[in-house]
Amino acid sequence: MGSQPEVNVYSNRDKLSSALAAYVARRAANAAARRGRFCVALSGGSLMDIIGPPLATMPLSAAIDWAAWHIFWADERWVPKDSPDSNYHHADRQLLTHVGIPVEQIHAVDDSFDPAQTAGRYEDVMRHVLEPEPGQWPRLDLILLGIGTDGHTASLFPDHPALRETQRWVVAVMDAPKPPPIRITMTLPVINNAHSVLFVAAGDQKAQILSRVFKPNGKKPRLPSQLVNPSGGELGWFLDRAAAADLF
Ligand SMILES: O=C1O[C@H](COP(=O)(O)O)[C@@H](O)[C@H](O)[C@H]1O
Repeated sequence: MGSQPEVNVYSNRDKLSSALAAYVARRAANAAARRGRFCVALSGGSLMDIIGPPLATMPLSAAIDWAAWHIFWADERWVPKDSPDSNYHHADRQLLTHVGIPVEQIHAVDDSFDPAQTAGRYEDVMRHVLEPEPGQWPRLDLILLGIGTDGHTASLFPDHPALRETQRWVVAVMDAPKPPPIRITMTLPVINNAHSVLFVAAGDQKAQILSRVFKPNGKKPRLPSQLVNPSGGELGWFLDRAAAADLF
């Protein structure tokens, strides 16, 4: 079991954005100092609108050693890379085109195969870059997650069999209840093996699900976001006041 999560609440979305970006920049510098690089997995949805602009503009953009960054995706939708639904597209528009991360360190999901093969190949990419010991799970420095109003995170949806995956690092989801239906997602063992996992949520539409996540009323944790609990790492939440309205 990991330690208690750290919950950070900011008065509005702009303050959340700047604090989150500054925090990620510090984690990146620490990881680069300790391990020579910073391996981070991004999500889609609102995350990149929140974190992209403050990372990609001065003063942070000039203070970050972008050459140390390796970018992965916690999940990707099965759509063309230039689709507005693509998580890669979102990250590219909000961050990647504006900063100097070497292109070979941007590990986008290669969708030239079928979804199951694509998931397997993404596992190979992770194995090649992250080089875990044989039989070990890969260990990312940071995984940035969002949370859907149904409690899903990455492309792990409530009650979906992908939540019970214990062998594979990345799986294809062929029947996501939220469009687009086909997706590729990292699995819980990978997420829970990261050095650090941060959930990011803003806006009053997230208040109800956050209340369910934080106040389970004695029920067993079942929502995907409740199953995120890095065993040897840290878990944090970055919220704005509207999202956290029902928590305190
Ligand atoms: O479908 C997805 O949704 C979640 C949550 O998105 P948000 O817009 O409600 O923040 C996102 O984290 C995930 O990457 C994405 O594929």
